[in-house]
Amino acid sequence: MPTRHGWRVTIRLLEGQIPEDYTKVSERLAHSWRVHAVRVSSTKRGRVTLAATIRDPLVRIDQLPISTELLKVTVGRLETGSPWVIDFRTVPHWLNAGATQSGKSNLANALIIGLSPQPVAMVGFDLKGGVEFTPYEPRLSALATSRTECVSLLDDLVSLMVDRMAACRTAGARNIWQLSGAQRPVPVVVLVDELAELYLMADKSEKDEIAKTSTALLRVAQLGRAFGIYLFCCGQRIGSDLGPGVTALRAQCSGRICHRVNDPETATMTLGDLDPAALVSARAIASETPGVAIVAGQDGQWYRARSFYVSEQAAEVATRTYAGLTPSWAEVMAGAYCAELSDADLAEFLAPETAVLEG
Ligand SMILES: Nc1ncnc2c1ncn2[C@@H]1O[C@H](COP(=O)(O)OP(=O)(O)OP(=O)(O)O)[C@@H](O)[C@H]1O
Repeated sequence: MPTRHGWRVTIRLLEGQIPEDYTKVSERLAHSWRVHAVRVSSTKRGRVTLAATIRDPLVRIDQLPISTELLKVTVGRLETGSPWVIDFRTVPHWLNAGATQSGKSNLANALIIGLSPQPVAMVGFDLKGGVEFTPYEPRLSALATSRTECVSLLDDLVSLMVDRMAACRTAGARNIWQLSGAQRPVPVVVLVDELAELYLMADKSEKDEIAKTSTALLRVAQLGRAFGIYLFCCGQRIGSDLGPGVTALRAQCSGRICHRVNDPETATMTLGDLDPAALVSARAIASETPGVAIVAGQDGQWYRARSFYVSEQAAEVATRTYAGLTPSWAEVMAGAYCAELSDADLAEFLAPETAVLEG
């Protein structure tokens, strides 16, 4: 079957064969077929599909499309030519790993642009002194840039979750999406820049605060999904040496994105429980292609993907353009409601705003 970037062939397995027999030789197949890559998948027992891509389709990716569905943002393109979508309602928590200059912030920018016109609250944790997120403050409901602020913001998030839990229990709902529109609280997307900074101890006096941060973040990850609190955590290094909190947090983040990394441990921590070929592919990402990443999530498969190029200026413009949609943190804590919108209504709601941005 010809595809947009190559072809696909489905093969019936012989007695005793398994898909891994093909995965093991996919690199050899790519060389003998003289193509960029061969990916193996198996969606039906007894069959494997080999997808060949002739040339790397991720060489140049631009033009971020407008996102019109609630909590869903198209951030780039997969190697298959399909859109790369981050949908918090399907996969609530994400780890975004990558060495310096690998494209982590670019991806966060794409996400911020996509979420800015939506009726959601965004909050930032930026222990790099706020240099990454301060420019986006007009669209952030809260921003923590010091350890004390992080502890206090996480405390707020935990108590927000507890309030929402009580509201759901009273209404007999399992999650906020089962509440009626007028009762449904605004979804909160939590953006963390440099996860390691939250766990690293400069001196012993920080021990208690770090322990509190770690516990609160883990609670948000464990229970946030049902109560409309979603995580997007970026980090250069995600290793078990940062403490048990990181390993536990990782287990809660089913969305995994691994850009080019410097140490194999970060790749293993990010993608370790996937197919070993994903790790090999992550290690092969070249520094000349920032934004290329191995992505796992929505459908349980892994893909090579690249984010759309998004300048910091474009993200700043979006955050200023939609500053009027930012609920204050006090409003969110007081139970600000998500406008009574279905996804279809939301698409309509976004249309005029979209025209402004395009104009
Ligand atoms: N998808 C992409 N396409 C083209 N260029 C990109 C892409 N993603 C990132 N870049 C470029 O690569 C460079 C590094 O990107 P970015 O700042 O996002 O990396 P980073 O991982 O956040 O680095 P740091 O940890 O140092 O902040 C930037 O100049 C950016 O413009």
